[in-house]
Amino acid sequence: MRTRESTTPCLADARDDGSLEWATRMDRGCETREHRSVSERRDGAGRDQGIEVCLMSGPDKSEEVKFVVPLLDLDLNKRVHACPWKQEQKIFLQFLRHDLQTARACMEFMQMEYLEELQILGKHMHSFANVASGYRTVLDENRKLYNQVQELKGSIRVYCRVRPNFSGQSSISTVRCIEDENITLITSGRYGKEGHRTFTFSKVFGPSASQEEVFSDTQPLIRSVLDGYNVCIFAYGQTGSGKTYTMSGPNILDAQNMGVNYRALSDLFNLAEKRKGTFTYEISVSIDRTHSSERMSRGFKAPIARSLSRESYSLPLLPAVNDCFFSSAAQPAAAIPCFFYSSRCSFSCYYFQPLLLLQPIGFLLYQILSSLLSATVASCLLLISRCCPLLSVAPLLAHIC
Ligand SMILES: Nc1ncnc2c1ncn2[C@@H]1O[C@H](COP(=O)(O)OP(=O)(O)OP(=O)(O)O)[C@@H](O)[C@H]1O
Repeated sequence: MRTRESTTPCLADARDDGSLEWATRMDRGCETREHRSVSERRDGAGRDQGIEVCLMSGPDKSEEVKFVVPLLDLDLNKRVHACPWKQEQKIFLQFLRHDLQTARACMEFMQMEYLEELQILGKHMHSFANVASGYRTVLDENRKLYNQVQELKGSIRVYCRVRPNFSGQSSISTVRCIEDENITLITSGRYGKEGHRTFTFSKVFGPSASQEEVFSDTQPLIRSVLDGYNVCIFAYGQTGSGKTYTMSGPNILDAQNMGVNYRALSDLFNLAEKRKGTFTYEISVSIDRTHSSERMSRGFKAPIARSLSRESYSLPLLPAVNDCFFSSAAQPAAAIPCFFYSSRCSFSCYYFQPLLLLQPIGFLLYQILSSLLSATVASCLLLISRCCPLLSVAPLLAHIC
């Protein structure tokens, strides 16, 4: 309003000079300046409100305000004394600057912390690497000791398993007594007299022995496969003596009655999985079908393969799969009998009828075994050997004799 009042005399003077046009132009100029002033004031009020909002959050930044105020540029404030809101803006700017400095200091601190933690992590990694190499050494020693124990216990083991009587079968048994390692059989002596004969094995399993018990004794030797040993396992016995049951299990399989083959497979795969970080194993399975003379078994000569061709055999019909690589125990579950190869080592399982052993193994072994088995059809032998190729039976014979 004051501006308007101050401009009115000028207009009057202009009118007095008679220059109406000039007066009109001046009038318009004044109006424009007045509008500009009003809008500047409005802007100023807006900024004031903004600064008030900023200052309202001041109490929680009291420390910062104390720090900022001495830094105010007083010269600038003098120059802008006509616009007090600019001083407020200056404070606001100082706040921002201080925040920026704090953030930068925080960043530097975090960076230092990060570097320190990185160094600690490096030290931990180093000690982990040391522990890992120590673990590997201990593992190697452990494996050596384990295998030494197995050797001391005997690399060749022969187990005898007596199956239970079938329902409806006579309860008269030729087995007189079973002890831990001995089995005493009733034999027919001279002049019709009853005689006894005792045989000693690594262990004798009675009719009540579970599949788990039989496997637990063979397991340590089978595990040697993964440490570079060759392992061969075979079941020997007359028809119906329980070879298939011991090696595979009954027709309807469940976890409880699975035989040595299935258990050995899953044990080997489990162990290979556990040692995954330390060793890499390649496991392959090859199956040799010895039914109907369709193919020869690995390691056998043609005549023997022919002698296996008896239709009456209940050997499982197996797909002709050879040297297939498997990554889990489930895949070769149906592939029995089978050979396992781990690197250059193998684990072989075979079943034999006594007669079939005549040619590959020799008459001597047949006589020894059949003298036992002729007394009873209800027991089979489980022969397990380490570092012994299937047909080098000399150590087996020595053991049995
Ligand atoms: N320990 C056992 N417990 C229960 N049943 C058994 C046991 N051993 C064998 N059997 C049963 O006896 C029968 C004959 O066993 P199995 O088929 O294993 O004999 P085998 O020696 O393999 O005979 P073959 O040489 O004719 O094939 C099967 O019905 C099997 O389930």
